[in-house]
Amino acid sequence: MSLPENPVATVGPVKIVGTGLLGASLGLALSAAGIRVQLADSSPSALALARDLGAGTPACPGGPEPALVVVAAPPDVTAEVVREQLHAHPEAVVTDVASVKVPVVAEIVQKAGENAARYVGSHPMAGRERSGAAAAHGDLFAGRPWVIVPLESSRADAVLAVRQLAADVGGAPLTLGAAEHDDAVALVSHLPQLAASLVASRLRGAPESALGLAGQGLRDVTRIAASDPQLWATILVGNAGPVAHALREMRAEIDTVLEALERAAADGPDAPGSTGPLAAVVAAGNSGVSRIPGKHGGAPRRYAEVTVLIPDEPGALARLFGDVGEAGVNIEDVQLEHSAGQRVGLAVVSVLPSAAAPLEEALTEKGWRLVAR
Ligand SMILES: NC(=O)c1ccc[n+]([C@@H]2O[C@H](COP(=O)([O-])OP(=O)(O)OC[C@H]3O[C@@H](n4cnc5c(N)ncnc54)[C@H](O)[C@@H]3O)[C@@H](O)[C@H]2O)c1
Ligand SMILES: O=C(O)C(=O)C[C@]1(C(=O)O)C=C[C@@H](O)C=C1
Repeated sequence: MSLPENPVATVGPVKIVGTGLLGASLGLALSAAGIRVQLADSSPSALALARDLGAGTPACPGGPEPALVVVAAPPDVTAEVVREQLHAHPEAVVTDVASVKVPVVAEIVQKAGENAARYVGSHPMAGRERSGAAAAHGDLFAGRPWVIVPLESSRADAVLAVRQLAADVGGAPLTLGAAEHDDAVALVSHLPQLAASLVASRLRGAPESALGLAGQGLRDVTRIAASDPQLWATILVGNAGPVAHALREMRAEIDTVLEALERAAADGPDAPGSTGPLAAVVAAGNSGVSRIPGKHGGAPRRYAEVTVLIPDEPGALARLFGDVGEAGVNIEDVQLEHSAGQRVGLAVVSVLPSAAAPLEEALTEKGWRLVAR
């Protein structure tokens, strides 16, 4: 007897309510694993797009009952939709993927009655700065932590079903309490979003000449500033207390930096008490960043990046893609970077880590200039 290549434990059909970035990505991942996926969304066009992209088929009344329902709607409506789904599917386990857990869990405990035993909260720490099914990826969850937040009353089989779901789409399940989760994401997700938005907001009135100098540092710090304002406002008000706490601590550090800069601006760069605090804040950042898993020697990244200098001329990208194809390497993702007015750009080609070295060799042989980063 031959076993399937990637056996999955999740029992379908799985119904996904909310078919935007998260819902459609999950639908793509589950469909690829051979699990039947039913889709629902309050927006008919969002539903149609997810269906057309291959995330599943629209749920229809009288169809097979789902074994598991995943609510992937915005946080402010999540608890209500979870309760509706618990009621509509009395045998199903129901979970959600909202970025905040305390308000969702509190409403379900308060209002779902006995049905709450079939509910388990969750939150995949995977996402993008773009919303909607058009930005969805079947491998969005691969290698990412997926937080499982059981209620005290959650049934053991319900918790197991949600853990299996996370693992079957490549996530790494871990269990946290709702408050512990919300404190953690205030620091590692919600504060970074605000910091990126605040830095990018400073650029609104910047002269073109300044923006033309933008380098990779600015791009690194501001990628998530392109995120959906409405979704993020909902996330931030849902986790207001912990985010305010994290932001207040950051404000204290900003005040220290300001005092040092004002001293230097008034009395010159050698003014006593100006250099020390500035070096201290950069050093504190060094020790913080070194603790992020996956950075500077932590866990390996999902893809390796090969960065190639490309002339700004017709056909250059097509030639590069052709040469990558000839080297027998699949492009997992690609990003283009170029500065205004420059005659060259950078193509950052993401490939499986094992393919990076052979690709670099093949491209060098073909005359491409590679950039070490
Ligand atoms: N974007 C991220 O990076 C990310 C990461 C992890 C978790 N999350 C969480 O996942 C959830 C979905 O986020 P997203 O980024 O996919 O948003 P999205 O805007 O891409 O998709 C949300 C979808 O929910 C639908 N929807 C809204 N109200 C609904 C309702 N009452 N019933 C059914 N469908 C409804 C919308 O029409 C939309 O298609 C949110 O709770 C968010 O906090 C987001
Ligand atoms: O990588 C991104 O674009 C994200 O913002 C993903 C991210 C995060 O902060 O890590 C954002 C919000 C979610 O709740 C989970 C994941």
